[in-house]
Amino acid sequence: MKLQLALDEMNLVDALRFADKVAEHVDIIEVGTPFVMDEGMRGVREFHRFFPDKEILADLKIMDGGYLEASYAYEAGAAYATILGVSDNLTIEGALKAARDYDRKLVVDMICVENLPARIAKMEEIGVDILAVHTGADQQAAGREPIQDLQVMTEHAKKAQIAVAGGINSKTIDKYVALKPEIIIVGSAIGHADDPVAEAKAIKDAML
Ligand SMILES: O=C(CO)[C@H](O)[C@H](O)COP(=O)(O)O
Repeated sequence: MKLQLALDEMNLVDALRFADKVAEHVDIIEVGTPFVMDEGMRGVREFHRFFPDKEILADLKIMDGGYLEASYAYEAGAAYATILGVSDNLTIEGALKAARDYDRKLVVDMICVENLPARIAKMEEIGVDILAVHTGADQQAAGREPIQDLQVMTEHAKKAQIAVAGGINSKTIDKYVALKPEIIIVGSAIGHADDPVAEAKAIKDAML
């Protein structure tokens, strides 16, 4: 089980310094969507350069132009790029072709997918690598969490690896670990912690 650290709100220099502090407890470093909007692929390139032993994920949340946009992430050194599950199937097939051409992985973010079982089946038919259950920041602010969607995902996904994100922290980690996703994604709990190293360690220790 891998811990993915999501870096969403920092500038490049602060994010590199922050990641360096917690890196020993983290398997995948996510260059988050706001970060990518702010820095572009420079953020992905710099993280790949500074952390050659970590896998880098570019959280592009692609919605169109699947092949081209995913290629930007893989060219920059990302091991993973993300695409939205609500995208057209053609867009997902294009991004998956880029993943195959670069020998990297495609993560389908299932945020706002209404019929999860049907979309999971279609994504597996297309052959995507990883399906990510995701309760977004705005949904979290309305009191939602990803545990029920993760239960649906674990019941229906037959081939794809499973990731989960959405406000997970050291107090809630155990119920997510119990459902055995391959990847647990944590952003604000580590990023906003008084002691980020202790929070990252507590979360990673719960996964071992
Ligand atoms: O993709 C994201 C927001 O769109 C976040 O990176 C992801 O949800 C993890 O952050 P948090 O743990 O704060 O929810």
